[in-house]
Amino acid sequence: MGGQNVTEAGCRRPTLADDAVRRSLVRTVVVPSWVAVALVLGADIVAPLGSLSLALQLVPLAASLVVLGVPHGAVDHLALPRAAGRRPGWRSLARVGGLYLLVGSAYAAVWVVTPIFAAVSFLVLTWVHWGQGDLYSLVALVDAEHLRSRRQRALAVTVRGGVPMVVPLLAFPGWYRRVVAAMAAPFGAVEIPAWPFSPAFRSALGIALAVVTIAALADGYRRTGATTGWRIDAGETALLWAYFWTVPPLLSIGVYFCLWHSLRHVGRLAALDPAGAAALSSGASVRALGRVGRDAAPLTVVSLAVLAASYVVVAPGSEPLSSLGLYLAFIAALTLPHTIVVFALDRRQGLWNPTSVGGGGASPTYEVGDS
Ligand SMILES: CC1=C(/C=C/C(C)=C/C=C/C(C)=C/C=O)C(C)(C)CCC1
Ligand SMILES: [Fe+2]
Repeated sequence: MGGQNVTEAGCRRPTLADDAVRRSLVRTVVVPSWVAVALVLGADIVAPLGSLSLALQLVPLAASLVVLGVPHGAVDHLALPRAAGRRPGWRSLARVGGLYLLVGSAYAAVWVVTPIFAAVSFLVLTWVHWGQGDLYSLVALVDAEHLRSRRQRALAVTVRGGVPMVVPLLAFPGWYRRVVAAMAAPFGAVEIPAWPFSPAFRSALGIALAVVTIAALADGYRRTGATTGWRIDAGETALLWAYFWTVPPLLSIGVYFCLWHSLRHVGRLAALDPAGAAALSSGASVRALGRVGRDAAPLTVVSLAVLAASYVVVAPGSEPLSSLGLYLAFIAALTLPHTIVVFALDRRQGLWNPTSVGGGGASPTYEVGDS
């Protein structure tokens, strides 16, 4: 994967400014996310995890309050200045804080006024956001040369975000319905409609996602053949389909959120921090990720205080699913501004401009020969 910058056809390959950082990120965040998901899938095949108690199935989602999940967004104020090669200051904190306050509270208001619409829009938002997270990993970390145009990249976002949001609906409609109802319930939701959970709708959605998945991979294969990047894309996509199809969704979403999406994003942020990038390239990857954790600590504490206050105000029921519903509504209010920041970061790093793509360094930098 690493090292070579020129393809046989003479095109420049996407490569991070510092290839050692990229290789280190592959080892530190990409491979561990495969291992985590494959282990949970393997465990479920050997001994179905659906028989675990609800409390145990909720452990990864509960852990996301303090480990990787909430903290991965609590560094948003540092990301853009660092990507521009500037030292973050009070101005970026005020700007990003203002964005969170404005957009987050507007979305919270939507949640109170129209909870079902809010819950469904959150599923769509997560689709986009988790897809954009994987696009970074594909393009900047694993040399996905087959994603050469904006259209192909948009398709990759559609597939990668679609799998976690759609496949659990195909395989576990009952749980899906319960969780969506729990998300809407704290704000006095009415009845959740039954049609999205019907076999007809689920089959149509599942077939559509399968067709888009195959079309996206086939299109990439036509462009470049089975390069390492294409094989990783195909392998990850197949792994995620199998994982979300098989593992009960509270568990699968919780593990994916912490150890796939958030871990990869924390790696991306570590590479933006000059000292983090230095630590990554010298093999001190735990130190690099630890720095992000330290940077994230203050705003993680602030987020948890706001969440605690919203528990007091909204007072959800005492069952675990009611608490989960409020937690997810709270994450939604954070995810909308977070997605806006990550889009700005994607643009800054050239993810939507395939002819000059920046990777993970403070002065980003690579070029791809477009087709
Ligand atoms: C828990 C759960 C669901 C929804 C989870 C969502 C929507 C999580 C979003 C998390 C985000 C956006 C984190 C930030 O990056 C589903 C799919 C209804 C299936 C049942 C279990
Ligand atoms: Fe995120």
